[in-house]
Amino acid sequence: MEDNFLENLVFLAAESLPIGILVVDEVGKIIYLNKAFQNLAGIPNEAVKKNINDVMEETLMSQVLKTGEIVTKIIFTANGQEAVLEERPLFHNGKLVGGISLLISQEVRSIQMLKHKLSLLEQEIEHYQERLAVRNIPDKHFQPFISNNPKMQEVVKLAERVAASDVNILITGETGTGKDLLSTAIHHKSKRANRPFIKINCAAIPANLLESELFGYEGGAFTSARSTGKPGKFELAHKGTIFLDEIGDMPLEMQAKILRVIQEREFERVGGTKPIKVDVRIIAATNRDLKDMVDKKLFREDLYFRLNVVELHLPPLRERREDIPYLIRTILAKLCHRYEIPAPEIDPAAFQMLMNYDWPGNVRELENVLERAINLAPSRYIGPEHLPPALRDGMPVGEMDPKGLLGMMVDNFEKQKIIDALKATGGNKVRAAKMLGISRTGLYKKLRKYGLLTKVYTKK
Ligand SMILES: Nc1ncnc2c1ncn2[C@@H]1O[C@H](COP(=O)(O)OP(=O)(O)OP(=O)(O)O)[C@@H](O)[C@H]1O
Repeated sequence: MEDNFLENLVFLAAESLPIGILVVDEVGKIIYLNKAFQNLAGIPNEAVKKNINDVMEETLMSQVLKTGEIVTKIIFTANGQEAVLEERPLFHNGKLVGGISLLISQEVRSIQMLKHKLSLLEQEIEHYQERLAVRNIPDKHFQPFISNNPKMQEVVKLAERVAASDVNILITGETGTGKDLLSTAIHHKSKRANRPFIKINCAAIPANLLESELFGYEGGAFTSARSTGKPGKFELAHKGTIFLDEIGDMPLEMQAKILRVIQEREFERVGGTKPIKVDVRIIAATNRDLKDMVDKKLFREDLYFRLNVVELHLPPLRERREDIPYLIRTILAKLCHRYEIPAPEIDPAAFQMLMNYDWPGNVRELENVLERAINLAPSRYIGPEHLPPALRDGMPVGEMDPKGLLGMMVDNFEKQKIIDALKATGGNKVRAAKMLGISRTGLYKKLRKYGLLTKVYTKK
């Protein structure tokens, strides 16, 4: 009973396979052939008990039975398609007792090939995931914060330590000190790194729109609302991190709503009644003195303590001047990569000015000053004349402009004329040189001098 059942099961399985199966005994007499073999080879079931050589021209079964070796060849099926015929010996207790022919159609082969390709792709994905994991090594994220300043080093150490936990963080510091950059680094080092990182600048959004931006709205919540409704930033940040920039500018009533999200982990959309559960980590930032705002009742004390579980204070640039050389190098490298130009040299006098300046706009201001300088500097050289007047103030006149103001004006004029000519000719250098009345080699020299060689121009 049991044996019969198993036999029937094996038979059923063989019949339902998309691969043709034919079994012969030790002299080549067909014992069994499944439906797929009958269809593919065009051999009826009546072939059973006949010798395989009598019903199938392409078979090499005699050779298999003689040598005990597997043979494979491509044949054409009954409907003219290519198929693989694989014939194998069957052994029992070490003795050859028969053979099996497998007929695999193109269709099945292509599925197998797809499976193979899929597994290759999976391997490739794995490979890239590993490479990504390497790229995401924690320290890389904090690279912009490499610092020689003890206070800054403390902050970075603390940031790295708390990044992995889920605590809310308050980043304080003057404008342009890198609060946004630090929040991004923390998110990418946290266990939420593969989840959304949603930023919102509370000061940039009008108070009446802030609630729907943060919490979304239901369809028809107000006249101009989309009929389908819209998720807010908190919903979008589910399982990830939300960065509330300029939190000090958040109106008091909105502060109460943020507090509720932190305490109860839920909120309602504008015009909605159904509470929505969220799991978000909050990183807030401000350049205002929140403690003072709390004292003046402009910021909720309870929210302040909820956000300020860990405070990371980024010192202003003037208090860590020792970082300026490193920042100049990294920012110039970034800018030159963007503009596709070689890194310029900095004149010692210009460098001194960069070191002495007070940087009220901090790293952002330094970035702007350097970007302006490489655009003004006609060659691979940044001199005092390429820095804004604010930085040059107080410098003795003689030292101020070693290259000469006239030379700078001439260079700038020449550079502009070359750009105009290239624009007018759609980037055609031969025609541009003609227009300017100089040789092609001369033009190339000047293009190199002004860092214009790799720029693309389209006709005006
Ligand atoms: N350590 C650093 N290394 C390189 N670039 C930096 C560094 N810190 C800040 N920057 C750059 O300075 C600019 C300002 O940084 P960021 O926007 O993070 O400052 P912020 O404190 O958030 O400013 P704000 O308060 O005005 O929003 C950015 O372009 C950033 O890339």
